[in-house]
Amino acid sequence: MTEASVAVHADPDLLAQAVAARLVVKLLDAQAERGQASVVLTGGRIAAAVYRAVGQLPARDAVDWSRVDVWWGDERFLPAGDLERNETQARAALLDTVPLDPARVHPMPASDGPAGDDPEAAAAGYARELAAAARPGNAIVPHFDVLMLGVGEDGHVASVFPEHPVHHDNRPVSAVRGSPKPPPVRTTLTLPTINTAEEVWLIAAGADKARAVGMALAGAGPVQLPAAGVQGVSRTLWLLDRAAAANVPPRLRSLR
Ligand SMILES: O=C(O)[C@H](O)[C@@H](O)[C@H](O)[C@H](O)COP(=O)(O)O
Repeated sequence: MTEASVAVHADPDLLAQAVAARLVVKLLDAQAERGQASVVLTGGRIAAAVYRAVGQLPARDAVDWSRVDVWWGDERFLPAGDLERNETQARAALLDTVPLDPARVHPMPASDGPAGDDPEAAAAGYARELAAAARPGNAIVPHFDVLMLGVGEDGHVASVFPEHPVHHDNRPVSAVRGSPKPPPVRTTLTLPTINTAEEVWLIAAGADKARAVGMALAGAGPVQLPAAGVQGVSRTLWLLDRAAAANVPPRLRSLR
């Protein structure tokens, strides 16, 4: 079990800047070690702020973006280009401003894509794409250097919601209907797939996240509070602003 570590920053803007700096360093380190890097993106406001901050960092140009693999942890099941899609937001905030290799960018299927308007088929298709890129000896997913997650007020991560049937889906990618956070239909990596990542970063800002963050770090159950079930292979890092960290046990926080 990797013990979670926590970094707290004064406000959402500084948090986004700090996470952006961490992400650039993480990509650089991965490329120095492996010749390539892989990141799993998520959606939401603080994630978009991080992507924008990466785009504004001069050091971003030190990354060989042509050797970065981009995956998604979840996606809203909407037509391609829909402004509410996590892919659309990530492209606008960062991906379309750096020289990525399009073949290494793997968005989750859109509702008007080859899988058609069937989220189950879309989830199965993404699972096949993950398996096709899987590392030797691992049948289902490639190596993820860092997997980023936002945290919902209810403790959801990606599109894994509390007390939702998705918890009982033992496939790597699941179709989510009845999402309590609109839009109602999504696709998501399941928690076991999320937890294959080398490092998982949970990023949260705002007082409305303090309860979920505090409960997750106090050991709540993953079905009731999915963020509590997140654990990276070598690192689980909570990246918070002061408001979201209000209930973090003092022994866990390193205040910035
Ligand atoms: O599709 C989504 O909305 C995200 O994947 C979701 O998991 C998000 O990261 C959290 O809800 C936090 O969102 P905020 O950072 O906007 O609060």
